[in-house]
Amino acid sequence: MAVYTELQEDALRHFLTSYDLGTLQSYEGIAEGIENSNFRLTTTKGVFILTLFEKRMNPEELPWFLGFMGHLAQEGIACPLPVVGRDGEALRTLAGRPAVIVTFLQGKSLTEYDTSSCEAVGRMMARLHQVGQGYAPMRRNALDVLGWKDLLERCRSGGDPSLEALITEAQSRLAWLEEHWPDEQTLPRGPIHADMFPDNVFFNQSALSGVIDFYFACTDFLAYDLAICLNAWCFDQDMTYRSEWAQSMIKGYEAIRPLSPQERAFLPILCQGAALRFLLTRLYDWVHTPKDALVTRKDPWEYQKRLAFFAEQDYV
Ligand SMILES: Nc1ncnc2c1ncn2[C@@H]1O[C@H](COP(=O)(O)OP(=O)(O)O)[C@@H](O)[C@H]1O
Ligand SMILES: N[C@@H](CCOP(=O)(O)O)C(=O)O
Repeated sequence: MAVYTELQEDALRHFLTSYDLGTLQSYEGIAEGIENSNFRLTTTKGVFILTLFEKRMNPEELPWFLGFMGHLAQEGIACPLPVVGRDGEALRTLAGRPAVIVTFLQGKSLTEYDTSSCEAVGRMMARLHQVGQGYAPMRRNALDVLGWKDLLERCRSGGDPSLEALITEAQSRLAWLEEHWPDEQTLPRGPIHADMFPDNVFFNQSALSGVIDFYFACTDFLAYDLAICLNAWCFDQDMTYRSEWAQSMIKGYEAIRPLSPQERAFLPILCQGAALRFLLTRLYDWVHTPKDALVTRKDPWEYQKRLAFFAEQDYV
């Protein structure tokens, strides 16, 4: 489910008159995704993605995201390019929501991967970090250590013992991370994707063909982005850490942008932070999403296991 807002054909046809995208041939809602409403549009000029931004998105932040995607696409990263209308604007309003059309990327996300897909993700991420350095505007990561604390304070177990145990564990992991998290000046920073999960990376056959979903992107430690990917890509279905996948991802990354000794040293801590970040957003949604909502809640315990794993390692 990710069509929260209904879209009337007449309104869409009228909307498209602001663009040079030809005539609408068909459109359909896209089931995948959880944050916003997405539609696949086919016009006489090709296929495009229309996103209507839902309530969780602060419209004032949209220019930062669209500017970042535009910058990366111009620099050769295979990511969606926001399409501008005849007035030069990419961001407008449709069905009462902020709306944007972006280019369609070929390919599919992988359900099974291996060392070579992990290496490809590492390379692409390092290139993204390199060219991202040319994008000057900053966006604070709302899901940083302070943001984690705020999320956790707003989670209640409601008397459920398994949630109670998870919340207690998260509190003690957070307290540890608050003490050990690197200061801003310690590691190289810049714009990062911050949600480069397998569902956001497309492959055509075995070649990486694109990366989507930049709406958690922000300015943070570059190596933290890698730590997010090590969490998201390098565990089996049964939560076994696949060190050969992780080593391939790091190798791919370092083929383009070698990590500094400090980034290497902090990687295990950054991995713990990344695990806690996804544990907490999932926990928050678990607690706050009504049980009859159409959205499938993601499992926070998967990230409890990853966090426990990384907490036991002093290397990655
Ligand atoms: N530029 C794009 N090209 C091709 N497919 C896309 C593109 N953007 C989104 N999609 C499709 O829409 C789905 C949901 O997009 P996503 O950005 O993950 O949504 P959300 O932010 O709501 O989670 C993706 O899984 C993919 O199938
Ligand atoms: N990757 C996050 C959830 C964000 O969902 P997305 O569909 O916007 O990528 C998680 O797995 O918790």
